[in-house]
Amino acid sequence: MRAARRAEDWAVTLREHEIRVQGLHREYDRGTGRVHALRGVSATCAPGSFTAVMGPSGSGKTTLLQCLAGIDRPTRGTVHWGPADITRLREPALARLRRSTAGFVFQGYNLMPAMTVAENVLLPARLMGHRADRARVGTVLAEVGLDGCERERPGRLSGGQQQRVAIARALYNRPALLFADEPTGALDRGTGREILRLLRDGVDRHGQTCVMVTHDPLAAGVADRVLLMTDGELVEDLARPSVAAIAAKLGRLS
Ligand SMILES: Nc1ncnc2c1ncn2[C@@H]1O[C@H](COP(=O)(O)OP(=O)(O)OP(=O)(O)O)[C@@H](O)[C@H]1O
Repeated sequence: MRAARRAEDWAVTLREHEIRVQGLHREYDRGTGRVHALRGVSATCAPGSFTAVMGPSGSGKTTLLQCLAGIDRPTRGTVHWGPADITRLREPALARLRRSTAGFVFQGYNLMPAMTVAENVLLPARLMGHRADRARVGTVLAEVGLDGCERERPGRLSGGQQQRVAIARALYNRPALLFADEPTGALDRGTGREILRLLRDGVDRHGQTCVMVTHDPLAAGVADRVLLMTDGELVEDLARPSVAAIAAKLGRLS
């Protein structure tokens, strides 16, 4: 109970705090041996900043994002959300903190096809036992350019519109932290740009701290900072790089 109350207190103040990972290792058991997906990663994301994580396939980007987001647990090392070391929280307290503090956007949208758009947006809040705030659903759908789509089923929407629903769902509870894994990976360039603008708006207008994994230098170009990974290690930390500089660095790593 005490841990749960503390977790909720942290959620209130997180907007002013950085995310910090220290000495992160993640190993996976695989039939033939162990895979070392993260090998001692340390980094800090300032509050209200946009960080892109890039690197060759298999370099550990998704593993890092999932550890940062409290979806996966590192084998060693710590992940702090402000004052909270989330690696020390038990699953129920971590799940509560995640739902009250963080939003998630994935390449595959992860929407429930049998539910309406409004029901999809409300799902995380319902899982927390909160009452539905229909006005808030209308507001977030309008923010992502989908006003009036409450009663649609996701299957009737385009990929870009489905990703907007996923972003509306992530924004519904005004999360301090937003984690995105290849959010534009399945979209054409123009639609992807609109999705990136929504993520950037969350940082600029609402002070969110956003971390995004991407393969696309153009997408990473909207970030304040680009972290480059190879073989489970952080090898570059670029502040406001140009798209050309990102592509050149990435080319050298691949
Ligand atoms: N659940 C798992 N079980 C076993 N190995 C895993 C698991 N998740 C990731 N790995 C391995 O860890 C390494 C890093 O994977 P990760 O998905 O983090 O890389 P990535 O940079 O995101 O790759 P991609 O760009 O292809 O998505 C890879 O060798 C991968 O096969």
